[in-house]
Amino acid sequence: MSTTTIEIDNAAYTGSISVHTGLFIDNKWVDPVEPDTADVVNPATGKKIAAISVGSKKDVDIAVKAAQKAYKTSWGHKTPGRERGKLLLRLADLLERDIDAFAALESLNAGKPFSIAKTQDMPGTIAHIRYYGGWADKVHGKTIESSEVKLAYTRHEPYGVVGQIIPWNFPMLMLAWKVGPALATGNTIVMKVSEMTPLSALKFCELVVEAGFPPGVFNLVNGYGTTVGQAISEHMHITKVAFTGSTLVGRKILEASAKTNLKVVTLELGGKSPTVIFDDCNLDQTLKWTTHAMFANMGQSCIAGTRIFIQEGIYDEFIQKFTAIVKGLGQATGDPFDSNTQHGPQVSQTQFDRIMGYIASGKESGATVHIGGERHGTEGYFIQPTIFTDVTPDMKIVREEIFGPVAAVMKFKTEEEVIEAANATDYGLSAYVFSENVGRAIRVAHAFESGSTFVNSGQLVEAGMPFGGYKSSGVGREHGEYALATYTQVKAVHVNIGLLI
Ligand SMILES: NC(=O)C1=CN([C@@H]2O[C@H](COP(=O)(O)OP(=O)(O)OC[C@H]3O[C@@H](n4cnc5c(N)ncnc54)[C@H](O)[C@@H]3O)[C@@H](O)[C@H]2O)C=CC1
Ligand code: BAL
Repeated sequence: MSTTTIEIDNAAYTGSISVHTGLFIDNKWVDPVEPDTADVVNPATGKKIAAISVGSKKDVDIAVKAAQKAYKTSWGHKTPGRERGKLLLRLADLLERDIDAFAALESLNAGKPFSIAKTQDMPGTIAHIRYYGGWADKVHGKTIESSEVKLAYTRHEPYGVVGQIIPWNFPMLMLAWKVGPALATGNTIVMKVSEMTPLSALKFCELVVEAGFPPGVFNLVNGYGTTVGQAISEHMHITKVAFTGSTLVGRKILEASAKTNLKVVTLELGGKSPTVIFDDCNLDQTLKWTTHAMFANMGQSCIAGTRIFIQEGIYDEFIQKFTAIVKGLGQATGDPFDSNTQHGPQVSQTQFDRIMGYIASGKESGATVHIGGERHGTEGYFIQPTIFTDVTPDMKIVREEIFGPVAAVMKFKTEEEVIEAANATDYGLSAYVFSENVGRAIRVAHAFESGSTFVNSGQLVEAGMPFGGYKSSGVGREHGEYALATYTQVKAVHVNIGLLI
């Protein structure tokens, strides 16, 4: 049950942050049954920050037992929604109190520019927890019209113990997206965060205790996907799993459900989102939003607008100005704690290698590197913001999710042609359209085969609006009232009030 103390000393954040490195089960810090650790690395330097405990199937079993007990004795139907809501609101307040420390951990561990972690990731996290705190006492069923001799109604009941497996690109945001609706609706949680970015989630566990959540309501079992992740997916007493990550692993989780207890699975997976820019757009705004849609979080976003379609009349001017902006982003690449930094490192050596592999593939297949295309600096996992032109639909860089700062730009003539090209992908998570012609913008937004469409903006995700994918981008929806439905099951209650036999 160790702790590590992380010292940070720079203009953006100065202080020491202590983080427990064990597993968090039943509101206690414990060692794994079979002690093992994984190194956590600073992606800006490639150097080790800390070692954390990693668990196994045995620890998942222990956590599930704690979560089951909590569900039956102190949460679920035992704690009214208004009490659950109060705890979530208190949790949000505590996150707000500690916002700087959380932003610093996100920055150090995930490579996010500190200023962005503090003004975007953490406020989004807090807003999400607060939003679901507000929902906790508003989840209810319906009275159904039946007959004079029957009272018929439905209850929206929690599943019990839910498993949650989340990735590294937005460690705290992804945690909030999962925790908020699950706890608001009365479920208890066994969570696994990415082994690469566990620090902020470990810190979060301290606030779970401080806010007053009963033991066993939230449990964190860190570890690898093939051990802890798989054990969660296969567990017979976990009745729902929510996952964010690759389509490959999403399929494995569905398969594990099919082979075990048919647990409900919601999946938030990959994307290859189109950005469609018409001649009649507001050029200045479109340039800024397109840059945001494409390069936010170093391109490590499932809704990144990576296939950029520009109408022929504006193509040359757009490319020239877009290149200048992306050049500026390249110049603002560096130490995530530097206040001038807008673009940090990729999260890991593995992701760095994968993205550089895609860049090599683009070059080999005949695309032109318009700007970027190389690593930035000599240490850490930095990649220059990159634009490819002269691309064709069959190229890997146009078809596959790169999950890095690599855009593929194409020219189009007509609305019909671009809708077909935009939808020519197995993915369907998000899409962007830019036009000052409202009719056209809305027509195209409706024609996109995607779970979200943004008209004249970048990645403006919010807690109240549903988030999820068409096609291979996922199953189910997070956010808003829609997420509540994925964390509750409906019970029909038939009460005989007079029918005699
Ligand atoms: N939709 C999204 O937001 C994300 C998409 N991705 C995509 O996935 C690609 C690969 O990134 P990875 O980190 O390898 O993604 P991944 O899908 O392997 O990892 C996501 C989470 O799943 C866990 N996991 C891995 N194997 C598992 C298994 N067999 N059973 C249960 N859980 C498992 C991981 O430990 C992590 O917590 C990225 O390049 C990107 O294309 C990655 C992260 C987030
Ligand atoms: N995967 C959730 C949010 C994002 O990647 O943009």
